[in-house]
Amino acid sequence: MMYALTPPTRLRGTIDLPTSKSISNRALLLSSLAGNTLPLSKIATCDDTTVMQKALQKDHHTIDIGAAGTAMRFLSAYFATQEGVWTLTGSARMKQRPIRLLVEALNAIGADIRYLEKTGFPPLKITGKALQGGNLTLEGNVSSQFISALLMIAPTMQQGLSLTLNGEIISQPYIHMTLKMMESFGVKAEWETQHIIIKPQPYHPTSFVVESDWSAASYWYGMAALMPDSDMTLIGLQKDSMQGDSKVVELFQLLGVHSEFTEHSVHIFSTGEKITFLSYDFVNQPDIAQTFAVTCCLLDIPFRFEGLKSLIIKETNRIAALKAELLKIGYIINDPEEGVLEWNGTKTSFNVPAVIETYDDHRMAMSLAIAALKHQIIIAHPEVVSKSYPNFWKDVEQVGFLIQPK
Ligand SMILES: O=C(O)C1=C[C@@H](OP(=O)(O)O)[C@@H](O)[C@H](O)C1
Ligand SMILES: C=C(OP(=O)(O)O)C(=O)O
Repeated sequence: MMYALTPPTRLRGTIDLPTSKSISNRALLLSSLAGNTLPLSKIATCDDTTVMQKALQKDHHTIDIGAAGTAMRFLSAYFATQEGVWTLTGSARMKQRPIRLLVEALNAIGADIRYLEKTGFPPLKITGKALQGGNLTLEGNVSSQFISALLMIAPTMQQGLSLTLNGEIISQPYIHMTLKMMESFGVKAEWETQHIIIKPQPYHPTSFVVESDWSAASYWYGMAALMPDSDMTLIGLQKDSMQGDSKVVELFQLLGVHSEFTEHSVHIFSTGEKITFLSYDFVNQPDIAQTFAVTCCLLDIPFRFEGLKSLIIKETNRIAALKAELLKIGYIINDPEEGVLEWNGTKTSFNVPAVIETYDDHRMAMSLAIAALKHQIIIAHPEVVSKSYPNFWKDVEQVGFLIQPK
């Protein structure tokens, strides 16, 4: 399927955002470890949380987590502690996303995990049992999901966990999110610079309410930055959020979008006042880098983005995908070194309508949709948004776009 997008002349509307899949998948796992006796509210309804919910029912021993990185990593640790033999598999892309560091770490503290195909990658055969725990050292620069996975099972292990992180620790807000949510479920941790200690202790059931998703909010901010007369309300966002991607408020202020918080929503509108160059290190907010690359090009704001090394191993190689798709609408962006993306303002001619490929990556579809405000584009495989935001296109229509399926 393909969607041809025709923009409205101004953006107006109230968007009922999806809730965060990151928070949801942690809440589901933690609630399960706490005995599932109290209800969770506002669990996100999307592909990544559906697979997590199904897996935690434990009524199948072969589990296909599709494209959900959180589910793959968190469940590898979880099933290592659950009696039985489990197979964890996923999409073709998931079989290319690394998991070696996590598997080696779990095996070092007593787990029995083997590779069923390629060494270092899913699918995994996990023989679950009670784990010893103890001391572990892990590189912090591949995926914070490995760290979150180990932390969540840590209090259930006989010796708990004393985790030393080597080198740079990427995506740190997600580790804080994990520890903060563990605290809500009654578990205390100590984190000092490169060292996290969790003693053996019980999880306590709690009723937990999931926040709306700041990563999803970024696409609406991008659109507001592009349309001078925009005025939108995004429901369910909190200013004081545990999501690192709430950084969009500050960053989009630089691109001419002002945010005003009410108790249960944020009202965003264009100010027209923007900077002329954006330099930012996305190491703590990798999921919003695509939104900013697309928005800056469309606003004619050259940029230098750093901290993007992890983008290569996400749903697709996001660096390559961004370069290819932005070129289709005339923007020549470069990656002069690993983890860096730059645009110096160079443009070239292109054919319209441009057909934008989405590479099985929800964020390619949603970030490039912003480009429809300036260029004639068609989005290929728009259904990929179901990974985190199944209602995205309904919301796009709601703010005034015309969507024609092709
Ligand atoms: O823990 C999480 O919920 C996530 C951590 C990040 O991954 P990395 O730690 O691999 O960067 C992020 O990109 C992903 O969307 C969700
Ligand atoms: C990278 C992402 O997800 P995951 O790693 O959980 O598949 C994402 O949603 O951008």
